[in-house]
Amino acid sequence: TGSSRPQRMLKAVQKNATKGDPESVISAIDYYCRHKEWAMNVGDEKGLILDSVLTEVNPSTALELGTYCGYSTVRIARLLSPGSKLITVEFNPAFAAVARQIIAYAGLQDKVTLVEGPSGDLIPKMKARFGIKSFDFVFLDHWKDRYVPDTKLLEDCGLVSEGSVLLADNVICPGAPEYLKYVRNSPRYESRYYKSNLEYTKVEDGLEKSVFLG
Ligand SMILES: O=C(NCCO)c1cc(-c2ccc(F)cc2)cc(O)c1O
Ligand SMILES: [Mg+2]
Repeated sequence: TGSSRPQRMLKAVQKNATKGDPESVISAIDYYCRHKEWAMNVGDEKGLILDSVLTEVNPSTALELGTYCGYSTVRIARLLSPGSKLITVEFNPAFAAVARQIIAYAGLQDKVTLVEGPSGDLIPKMKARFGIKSFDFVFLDHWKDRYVPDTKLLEDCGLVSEGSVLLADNVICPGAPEYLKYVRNSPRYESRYYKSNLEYTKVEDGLEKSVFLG
């Protein structure tokens, strides 16, 4: 049997990036996915929006739902202040195995805790397992039909507080219509849409930033 797309992406990082240099890891993945083989990373265009929102929030504790190969994990972790932490959740063990290696190659393993399993089961255990009071920043990039249930779970578990920022990928493509309705109609969120394009394509996509009002 042959290699998988995530394994080929890892090979491209090991071949073209410099160990311990997150920028070179990001560039190597973007080059590979734009010129060799498309993959569902948030990508360079939406990645700049992610960078700017992250820099504005400057979170002490951040959560990512949907690690995939760790591209956005590296984008987020490279911008965290010293002592800040990122927890990233991945359901698919094969994705998680590649992500661990890409995060380590970037030298960011000390800032990142990758947890394998279903987000719906793991979110209620976050406080006990990791001593999290609440997340300042949440990047939603996992199964699109999990955005609403997991947002409700974060609220019910007291894992978001006044000022917490949720940033959701793919609200147009593949789309998360129920999530857009939820955050845009709820009095508990102040939402804004950042128009962009689906990673490495000219197809429209965007990020929705929602501030929890408490
Ligand atoms: O399913 C996604 N993520 C959760 C699984 O890890 C996902 C899918 C796509 C995508 C795929 C196929 C297509 F034709 C268009 C978009 C894009 C993304 O950014 C994504 O995050
Ligand atoms: Mg995505």
